Amino acid sequence: MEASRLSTDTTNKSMAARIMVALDYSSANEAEALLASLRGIPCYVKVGMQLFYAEGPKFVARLKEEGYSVFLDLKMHDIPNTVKGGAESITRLGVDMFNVHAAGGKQMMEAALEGVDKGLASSSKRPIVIGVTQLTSTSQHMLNAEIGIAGSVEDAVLRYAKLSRDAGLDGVVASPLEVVRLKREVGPGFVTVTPGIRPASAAIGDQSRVMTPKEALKQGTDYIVIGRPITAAASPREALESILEELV
Ligand SMILES: O=C(O)c1cc(=O)[nH]c(=O)n1[C@@H]1O[C@H](COP(=O)(O)O)[C@@H](O)[C@H]1O
Repeated sequence: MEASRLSTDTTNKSMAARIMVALDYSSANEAEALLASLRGIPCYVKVGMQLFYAEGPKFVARLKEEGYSVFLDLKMHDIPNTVKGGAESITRLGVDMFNVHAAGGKQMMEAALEGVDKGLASSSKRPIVIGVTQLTSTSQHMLNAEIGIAGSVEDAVLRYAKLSRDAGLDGVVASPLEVVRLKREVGPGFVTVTPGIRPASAAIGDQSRVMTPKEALKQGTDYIVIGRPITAAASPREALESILEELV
């Protein structure tokens, strides 16, 4: 009984480390309240534009001091020199992962890696750098009719993923729907970070290419990103625990 409980706990912990909780809040207080409610569950945390623009690097530093693995999701997309400078500053924050838009091109992504090299102190760990392919809110119709890219979403994702790999990035952000092809055609070790995660009962909202947590992990993705299904729940802890239970 105790042994099986122990192994479930261990599995839960290793599953939790593959869940990135999106701290999409406008204040440190709200983010900290969420983290307090999730205390003891060793999930990754994602700081995006809303929280970073409100609270800045100090909040990221605090998360690192508290021992969290941090994905800084600022989706940089600019000329190579500017992205290089941004990547240097981000690397100095000591985050574990950050992203750039693959649509910025190979030279821009290479510049991001140069920025990482400049920002790395001798003792610090190199962050994982990933390219955003096609946002999970992008549908087939939007891709073709609004963004002006012909062909399937999956092919567009694959093309940006290969460009990201050729630039030297460690992986990509994509939807779980593309993971099998990404792992097969870009490489099994190429990291996949997949938002667009919706438990069966959750509202899809502005997402377009979605999958349940369990199905997403079955595709072989490395990390799933979950925001509102946890943060907007009456009890975020219960929401995360029920997702974890579904995964084991
Ligand atoms: O880079 C991201 O994290 C990201 C890329 C993408 O294609 N789609 C996407 O939803 N995200 C982020 O993942 C999170 C998803 O949040 P929910 O839709 O609330 O689960 C948000 O913080 C988004 O900014």
